[in-house]
Amino acid sequence: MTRVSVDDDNRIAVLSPHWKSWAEAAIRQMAPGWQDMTASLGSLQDTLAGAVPPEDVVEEATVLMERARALLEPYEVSGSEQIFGRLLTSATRGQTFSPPLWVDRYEDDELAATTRFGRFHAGNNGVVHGGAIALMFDDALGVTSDLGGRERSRTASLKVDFRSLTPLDRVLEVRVRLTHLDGRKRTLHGTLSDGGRVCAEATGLFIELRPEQQ
Ligand SMILES: CCCCCCCCCCCCCCCC(=O)SCCNC(=O)CCNC(=O)[C@H](O)C(C)(C)COP(=O)(O)OP(=O)(O)OC[C@H]1O[C@@H](n2cnc3c(N)ncnc32)[C@H](O)[C@@H]1OP(=O)(O)O
Repeated sequence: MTRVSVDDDNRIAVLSPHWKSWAEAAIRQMAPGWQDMTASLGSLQDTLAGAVPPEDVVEEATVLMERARALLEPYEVSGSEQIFGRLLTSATRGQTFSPPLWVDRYEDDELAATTRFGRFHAGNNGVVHGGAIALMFDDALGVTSDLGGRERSRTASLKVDFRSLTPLDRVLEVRVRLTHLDGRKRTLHGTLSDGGRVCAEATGLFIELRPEQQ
């Protein structure tokens, strides 16, 4: 397997031409502090989800958040121009919706990475919400589906088996393999583990897009 690290240019070198130009267009538009800004938003989401502040703090935090929203609003662009989620060289992709994926190694048909879920992705009982786990798998399997210069694909089906509770605030291992290739159909299998314990497994069917579907 090839070793890569976060924000390593090697990571963009493995992208198919579509993903490469999609990511590069976003990187060209990005102000220098973008990654710090989205990291702050991620921390804010985790901190807010885990806090029980008094009334004055709620009021002040609301004013500050509204101020940030109003600052950004005049710069709204169309979906095809946005930066959020398009920084494929970064573990977070410059977004806070899905958890980060720190890629350790990859081959054309395999990915080894780590992830971590914060309080924002908590369900009940202080563990990770199942929907957040499915979200992480969709990303991890989707990335692996399009490795090796393969054409762009889209999730047709994603099945998740929850094997044991997934802890918050821990670095967890993600392994994905492309297990079957049949024309435009790609089947991928992924696991999410905490040490040796499997927390969840996923099987996904990704379909290579026809030119008119791009
Ligand atoms: C190191 C770093 C590298 C990074 C590198 C890349 C970076 C990358 C980052 C982004 C990573 C994000 C990853 C998120 C990805 C989404 O979340 S995508 C959003 C969610 N998905 C959707 O919205 C899809 C909606 N559905 C569709 O658009 C269409 O149904 C599809 C999936 C394109 C398929 O439609 P179609 O092309 O018309 O396919 P169709 O001809 O009907 O079927 C083709 C074959 O698939 C089968 N099939 C289709 N659907 C199904 C199904 N649900 N179940 C079973 N079989 C099915 C058909 O039976 C058929 O089989 P055959 O007859 O050929 O044997």
